[in-house]
Amino acid sequence: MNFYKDSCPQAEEIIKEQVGLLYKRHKNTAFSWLRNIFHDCAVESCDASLLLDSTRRTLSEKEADRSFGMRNFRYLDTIKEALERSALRSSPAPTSSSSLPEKALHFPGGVPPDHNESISSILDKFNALGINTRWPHPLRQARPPPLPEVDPAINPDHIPHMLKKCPDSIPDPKAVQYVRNDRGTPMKLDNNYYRNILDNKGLLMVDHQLAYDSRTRPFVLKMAKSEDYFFQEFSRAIQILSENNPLTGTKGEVRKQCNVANKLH
Ligand code: HEM
Ligand SMILES: [Ca+2]
Repeated sequence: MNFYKDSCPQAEEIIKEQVGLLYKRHKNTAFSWLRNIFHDCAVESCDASLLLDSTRRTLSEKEADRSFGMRNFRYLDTIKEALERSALRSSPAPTSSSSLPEKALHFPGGVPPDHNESISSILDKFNALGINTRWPHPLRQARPPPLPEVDPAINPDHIPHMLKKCPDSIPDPKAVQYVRNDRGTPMKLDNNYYRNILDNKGLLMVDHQLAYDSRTRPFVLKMAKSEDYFFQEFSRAIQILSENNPLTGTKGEVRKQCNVANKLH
């Protein structure tokens, strides 16, 4: 917050307005921005490395396996254009928010957690960011993992739904089926996710582990019970995430276009 307070004091206001307008027209942009923050900021730095296109020498993070399903990047241009229009009217921004394309190769310094990653390894990753045993994961959709056999941990009421979404253990990659992680209120940011996982209706392995690991279960119970507690902790975590190690001074540059480094213009 306030990163551009001297160079572009209206920046946050403009972004907020644009996000609001986009959200009205395309509700699912909410998923995209949230995941964007996570995938950019959790790995090394909030440097918008995720937004860079591939070049002849480097494969962009966007195209790496763990970015599977990331979408709505094109709307970032709408937001960026609004910012540039305003920046033209005031002074140029000297602070930075981007890395050079060389750094964008395959998520330097690690990758965002994989869908089959263990809860311990995920807790380690979040710990390194300063987010401790309190991380939430609301409002999500995902492609289902293969179901070679039905995991006995899944709530029997939930099984027909999952089998309908993913009847074969090797799904046809062209016939992608979305599975909502929260069937009750999929488009609303609320604490329903925590009720679902306590009811054995998780989607990813890690969702289920979250409810049963002794390190995380107390928080799941608390969040399922109190939406206020969830909102408070969720905003705290997102703020920590969004302020992770930004590039300042000469360590980066303000890109003219989000998807290419200035020197490649
Ligand atoms: C904790 C470890 C995490 C794992 C293992 C994980 C894994 C995944 C997977 C497998 C998908 C589905 C991709 C697809 O098939 O389309 C996904 C989607 C998503 N993730 Fe995560 N994720 C994690 C943490 C987070 C966090 C911390 C956030 C945000 C704060 C987040 C936000 C999202 C969102 C919003 C989507 C849906 C994107 C869309 O529908 O466009 N995830 N995640
Ligand atoms: Ca990054």
